[in-house]
Amino acid sequence: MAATKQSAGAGPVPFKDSAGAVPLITIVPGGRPSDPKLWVCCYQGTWVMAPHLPGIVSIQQSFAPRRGDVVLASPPKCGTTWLKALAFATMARGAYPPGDVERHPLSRLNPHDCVPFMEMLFADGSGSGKMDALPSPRLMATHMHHSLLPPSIKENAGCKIIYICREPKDMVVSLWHFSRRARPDLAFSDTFEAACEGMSPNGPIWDHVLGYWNASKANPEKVLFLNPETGSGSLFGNDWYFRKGGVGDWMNHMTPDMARRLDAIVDEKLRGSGLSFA
Ligand SMILES: Nc1ncnc2c1ncn2[C@@H]1O[C@H](COP(=O)(O)OS(=O)(=O)O)[C@@H](OP(=O)(O)O)[C@H]1O
Repeated sequence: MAATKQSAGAGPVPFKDSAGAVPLITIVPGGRPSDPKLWVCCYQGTWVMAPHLPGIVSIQQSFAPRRGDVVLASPPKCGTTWLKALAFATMARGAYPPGDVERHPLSRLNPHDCVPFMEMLFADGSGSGKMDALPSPRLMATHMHHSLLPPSIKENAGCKIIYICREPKDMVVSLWHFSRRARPDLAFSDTFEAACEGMSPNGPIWDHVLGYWNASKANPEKVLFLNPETGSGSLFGNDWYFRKGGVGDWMNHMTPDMARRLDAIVDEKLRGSGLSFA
């Protein structure tokens, strides 16, 4: 697989990492993190987390949606954990009534353990079997771009998608805090520069958002695009997923020039779509 770098201004250009396929999750000077779960690679024009790639390919080849399936879709660091908890509590309401706090799975489990990422479920080739074993209605999640979803998902009217995204500047700040768990020396400017070039996990962020936005406009019965203002098998520790969840934290990390630059990129990419984070 050839690695390419997605430029915000121009089309894809060759990525110059000598090893080719696995540039860094956050483009850290001084080399890639030793932990491969932190690598990302380019796949079909999107940046995917390296551990997710086998699962994505497997989903594209073999996922069989059912009527009643609900897929929670999001870019990373945009409220996935919150939406998983909310959707799980809603869909499991019969088995676990809200008053039964002690017995409720969310009392002891991370939402990521209650609602699997499809990419992880399918990673070892056993995903189809695991999904088939689940009773309907099934609830699952994905960070995949809409363009990566197989036609089986896109064309099955009974399989619904709920999408959540977030102000891109807050997403970038959240991503930096998350990445610093693995690389405490990571400079914010590295995460920022990479994101401006589209190189965030599951980036470019604007393509991710636009894919689901356009799908929602074309078929609102199938794709529920939550109002951006709503936005606030796990690979990482529980406390990596809960920080502030605030809106506007970017002001504590970006200079006005940085904010204007990312705003301009996002505005240009979303122009004409009817979607805005302003
Ligand atoms: N329950 C709840 N309520 C409000 N906000 C919450 C909640 N759970 C997670 N968060 C905040 O969401 C940010 C993490 O995003 P994700 O959950 O999408 O992360 S991940 O993609 O699943 O890794 C991260 O945002 P930041 O605080 O800005 O870093 C989390 O704090």
